[in-house]
Amino acid sequence: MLFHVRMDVAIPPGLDVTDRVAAEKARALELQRAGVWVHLWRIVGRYSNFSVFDVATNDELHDILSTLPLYPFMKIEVTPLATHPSDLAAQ
Ligand SMILES: O=C(O)CC1=CCC(=O)O1
Repeated sequence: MLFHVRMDVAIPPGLDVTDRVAAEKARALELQRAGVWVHLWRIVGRYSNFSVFDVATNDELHDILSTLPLYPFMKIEVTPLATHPSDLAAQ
């Protein structure tokens, strides 16, 4: 199941999150290498990203997102994706 996910990060001013950001990157790379986090794009001009996740269940996605190191500082919006009948790949 594919999910479009928008993550907006807001770090409280003055908080040192250097280690957390490094841990977030390590986890993101791990999930990308596992084929779970299939797209990761920066939203221009924002501390935000658009991502696509490929997971088996809603619960799996929730577990992944809620254990990200930056999760306490994120606003997350999830959109489930379905196949579009005019998608070339679906012909
Ligand atoms: O910078 C972000 O958008 C938050 C984030 C997700 C994966 C990562 O390495 O940083």
